[in-house]
Formats: sequence, C-alpha cells, structure tokens
Amino acid sequence: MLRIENLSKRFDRGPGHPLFQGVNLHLQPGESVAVMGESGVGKSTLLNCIAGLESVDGGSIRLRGRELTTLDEDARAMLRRRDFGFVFQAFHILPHLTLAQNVALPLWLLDQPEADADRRARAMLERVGLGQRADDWPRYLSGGELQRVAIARSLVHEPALVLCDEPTGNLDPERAVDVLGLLFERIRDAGAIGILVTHSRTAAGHADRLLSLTASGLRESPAA
Ligand SMILES: Nc1ncnc2c1ncn2[C@@H]1O[C@H](COP(=O)(O)OP(=O)(O)OP(=O)(O)O)[C@@H](O)[C@H]1O
Repeated sequence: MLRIENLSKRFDRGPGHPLFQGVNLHLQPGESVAVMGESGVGKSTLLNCIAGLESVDGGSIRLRGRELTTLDEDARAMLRRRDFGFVFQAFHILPHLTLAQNVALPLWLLDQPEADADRRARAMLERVGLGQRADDWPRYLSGGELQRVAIARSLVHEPALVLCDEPTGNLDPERAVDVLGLLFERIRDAGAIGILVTHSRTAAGHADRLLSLTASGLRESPAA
C-alpha cells in the first residue's frame, strides 16, 4: 500500500510559492494510475519525490507502512534498489551487456547469486515475449523491443512500486499501445503499484485511474 498525504514541494529559486501542495494518493498493490497535467506542473518532480531523488517540503509518503520522507540517503538508495522499478522514455539499456544481463542488473545490485539472477532474468524476458533473444545484444533490437527489455528489468526484482516517466515517448503509436498493454499487464500480474506520468491520453487510458496534477493537488480525471 502506498499512501501519500498532503505532499508539497517548492524549489528555492522562483517566486517562492510551492510547485505543488496538497497532493494525496492512496494505491493498493496491483493498482495503477496515470498522472497527466500541464507541462511544468511538476509531474516528473512528483515521481522524483516518491523515488527519494528530491526532498519534499511537507507531507508524508508511506510505502507498506514505512515513512520514506525521513529516510537518510543510504536507506533511500537501498529502497530504490529493492522496492522500486523504473521505466523511462530513454530505455537506458546498456549496450555492452546482453538482454539477459541487462534484465539481471537489479538482481546483481541486490547481491543475488549469479545463476539465480540469470534464471529470473530469462523468465522475465519470456514474460515480455523476448525469451528467445536473451543472449542477443541490444543493438539488434527495435525501440519497442528495447522498452520491453526495460519493462522486464523494472519488474525482475519484484518491486512494490514501478515508476514510469513517459515510457512510450520514443515509440510510434502502434508500438506504444503494445508496450503499454504489456507494461500494465505485467504490473498487475506482479501485484505491484504502477504510477505513469504521461502527456498521452491513450497511454493514460491503460492505467486503472487517470489523475491530473495541479498546483493544489491531484484531481480525478474522466477516463480517456
Ligand atoms: N532541481 C530543480 N531546481 C529548480 N527547478 C526545478 C528543478 N527541477 C525541476 N524544476 C522546475 O520545476 C518545474 C516542474 O518540472 P517537472 O519536470 O517536474 O514538470 P513536468 O510536469 O514533468 O513537465 P513536463 O510535462 O514538461 O515534462 C519546472 O518549471 C522545472 O523547471
């Protein structure tokens, strides 16, 4: 369970008023939301606050009952490795590692035994339809395939929360639909919580709920 209560964020420069305040969000395992909103309203900043990459100025973020806003830097880094998965617009697949090695990366960082990490990475690649390509190099893959590898990598360590920032921004519309369908299906299967930031109503339509971020909080939006 993720509970965000009355979250606020301000940057030191500028007019001094908060970028956003009064942000509340309650999500259960297996549930996903899309967050839309005007450019510059703070959608990526909100994801960064949840990930502990930005400090917050008020409010609370609790994951499985644990308060995240007061953790020190080491604890936040550990939490990101163990409990978070990330999918970004740029796929961030490492070119000098095979697909299986790319997907195994989060498990290596958690000191999982190599054989176990390899087995789980291959099983995850199977689940995104790339099981036959596990030993290929990324340079032979299309954009849509690379993002499927990134999805496998975001879920391989069974995170509680998957944060996705414009994950299909680099894909053509047809591939985007396939990739989003797969992303949300895998998030639901894994019982993870998914938060998607996007400008695309089509992308947002794949999530269970659609929210709009404003300076005074998150509002429910009608479905796409
Ligand atoms: N580290 C920072 N220091 C100061 N200002 C920042 C910092 N990071 C972001 N901002 C500002 O905060 C505002 C919100 O940025 P953010 O990227 O979160 O918006 P967004 O809603 O994701 O925008 P977009 O939809 O265009 O990607 C912007 O005006 C941005 O310039």
